[in-house]
Amino acid sequence: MTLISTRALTKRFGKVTAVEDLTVDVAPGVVGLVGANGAGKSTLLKMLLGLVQPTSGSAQLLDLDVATQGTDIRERVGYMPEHDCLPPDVSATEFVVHMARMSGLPTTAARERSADILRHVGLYEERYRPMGGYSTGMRQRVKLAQALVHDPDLVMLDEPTNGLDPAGRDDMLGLIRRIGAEFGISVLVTSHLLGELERVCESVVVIDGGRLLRHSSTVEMTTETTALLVEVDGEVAPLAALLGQHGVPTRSQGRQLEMQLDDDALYDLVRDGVAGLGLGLVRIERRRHRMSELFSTGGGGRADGS
Ligand SMILES: Nc1ncnc2c1ncn2[C@@H]1O[C@H](COP(=O)(O)OP(=O)(O)OP(=O)(O)O)[C@@H](O)[C@H]1O
Repeated sequence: MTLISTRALTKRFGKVTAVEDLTVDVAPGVVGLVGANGAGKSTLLKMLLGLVQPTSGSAQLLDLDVATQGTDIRERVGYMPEHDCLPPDVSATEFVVHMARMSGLPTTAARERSADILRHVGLYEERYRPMGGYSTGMRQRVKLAQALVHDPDLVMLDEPTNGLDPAGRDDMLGLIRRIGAEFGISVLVTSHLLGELERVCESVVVIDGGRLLRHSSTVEMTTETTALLVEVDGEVAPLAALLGQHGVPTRSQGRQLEMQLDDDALYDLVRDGVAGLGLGLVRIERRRHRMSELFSTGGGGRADGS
């Protein structure tokens, strides 16, 4: 079974392209989806859930078609939304039992299962209190519990560590790792921080501006790789587009482009591209670093050295 399979998946909202020409195949397991704010993560999740229709292209989740089998998908998937969605005057127990019953469990089973799940996510006596008085960490746990209560094959967690302090983040990441290991459920978790996903995910999909930047196992991600840094004396966007057409993802910063160097033929491609676009080549150099540094978001200034 493939967990996620997309082909040229694209979503536009008017002039904004949230997801662009995304083609990726992801195996089951704990999978990270990384991108800066606005990179298109939430839109991708909603398309995979069958809640938002793609503008073009296709996608399958758990081998089900998102365009036509959204209901089947949502029966087998749990979803933890990014934003707060908990009624303040209801207790965690009442809420999770309600969500379990909504997904079709009979009353007794819903109660038992809710108690188990709430304990599993680390909510004990406080689960009987109204959620309005909960900390962010407690609310995130309730959101996680409601995503798991109907025993899905996959849970999608949208920015589950958002708003948590470092200790809260560690707890949440530990929980995510345990969901994968102990329940045997696949997890798709989003974050704008690659570093924290590396710790819990078996593979990571990186998107930038709605486009696929990289999909690889976290083992590969943390190995040293060679990158090529190219600086030109004009606009880098046409060069990035040209390299993209040749299957080379890039990351731009000002007049610089960074890309992974797997093959020395890339030098020729860059030189020909720069010349063809009438640009001047200011600098082309190779450097070694970890994938996670190459794709760390919002780094700023790093490329200015030397
Ligand atoms: N319903 C919508 N209507 C118009 N534009 C939208 C809509 N939903 C998303 N967008 C735009 O699409 C782009 C991608 O948004 P998306 O929420 O998918 O990103 P994200 O990576 O999840 O970011 P964040 O972590 O900030 O939620 C953004 O530019 C956003 O403004």
